[in-house]
Amino acid sequence: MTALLQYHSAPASRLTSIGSLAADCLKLEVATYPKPGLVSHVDNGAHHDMDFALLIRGAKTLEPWFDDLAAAGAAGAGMDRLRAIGIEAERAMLAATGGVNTHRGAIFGLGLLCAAAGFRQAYAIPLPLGRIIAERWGEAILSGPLPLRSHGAEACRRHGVGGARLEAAQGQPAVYDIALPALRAGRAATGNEEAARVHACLALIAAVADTNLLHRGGATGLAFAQREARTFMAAGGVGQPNWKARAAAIHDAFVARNLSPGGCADLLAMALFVDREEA
Ligand SMILES: CC(C)(COP(=O)(O)OP(=O)(O)OC[C@H]1O[C@@H](n2cnc3c(N)ncnc32)[C@H](O)[C@@H]1O)[C@@H](O)C(=O)NCCC(=O)NCCS
Ligand SMILES: Nc1ncnc2c1ncn2[C@@H]1O[C@H](COP(=O)(O)OP(=O)(O)OP(=O)(O)O)[C@@H](O)[C@H]1O
Repeated sequence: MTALLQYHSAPASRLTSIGSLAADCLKLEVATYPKPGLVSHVDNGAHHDMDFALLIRGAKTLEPWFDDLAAAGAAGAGMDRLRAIGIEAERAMLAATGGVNTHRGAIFGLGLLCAAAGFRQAYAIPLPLGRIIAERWGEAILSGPLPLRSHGAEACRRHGVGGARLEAAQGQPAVYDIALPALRAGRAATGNEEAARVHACLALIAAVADTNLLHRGGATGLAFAQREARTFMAAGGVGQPNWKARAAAIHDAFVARNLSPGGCADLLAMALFVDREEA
């Protein structure tokens, strides 16, 4: 519990490097409840191979890799170099978690934001990080190697959606157009940081074609998840008096259907990073 409180109250001054900010954003995402189907400090959601401690371990392991990505961005690296660091980071994550994929999507999305933050600091370019990603690496992201067997690539092929790659190549629109406004609206409505993160998470689920949901539940699973999240948001999100009980009921419904929006969890952590880094 003490460790958890630390994540709720981490002052901006403690966040000394881009890597430590990125790792802290991953920890804050996990320390958020109720997030439908996802792992948190309260329970493991629809996951049988991960818990809060494992996700925190994964996040800590990644901190130096996020710093490497920021340094590579600052040194003007192209996508090939970033991809090589990302693949090494995935290996380090799997070694630290006993082979469990705790952060594959986050290494990619947050890693690109770290590289963009390094580039922006080095060249004092006052552009949003998402635009830097799209302009510097967008084409190479889309034309890069596609894994034949990954869950995300399979869901993209089968359902005709773009997944993590298209989001990144387009400059992370779900982060800028959905999650950040929702984070700020949730703060304004409640003055509570954890509630604001829940608000942003549900706003993301309502709007994003999350390939984790497609992989686990197909088109029906994605439609169910989006309907539940849209109903919650239409009723006021965390602005409604009984928001926590309603979000917990949605969480239970996701767990009962084995649904988990891991991509939206990554996008929430990315929004927290942009919220601090561009402030
Ligand atoms: C592109 C990645 C995410 C692989 O994705 P792939 O489509 O093969 O599917 P996979 O199932 O492995 O992971 C997809 C992950 O994307 C996330 N995600 C799912 N849907 C979405 C979405 N709509 N938007 C954003 N992220 C999403 C989830 O976290 C999911 O776990 C990445 O792991 C990769 O290619 N890594 C190689 C290293 C690299 O390029 N690194 C870049 C520098 S940091
Ligand atoms: N709090 C969280 N809880 C669960 N998943 C998360 C969380 N935060 C981020 N994620 C993302 O979700 C992904 C894991 O999702 P999931 O276990 O559904 O995918 P998978 O490993 O591709 O498939 P499966 O476990 O269904 O075989 C992680 O790689 C990570 O990117």
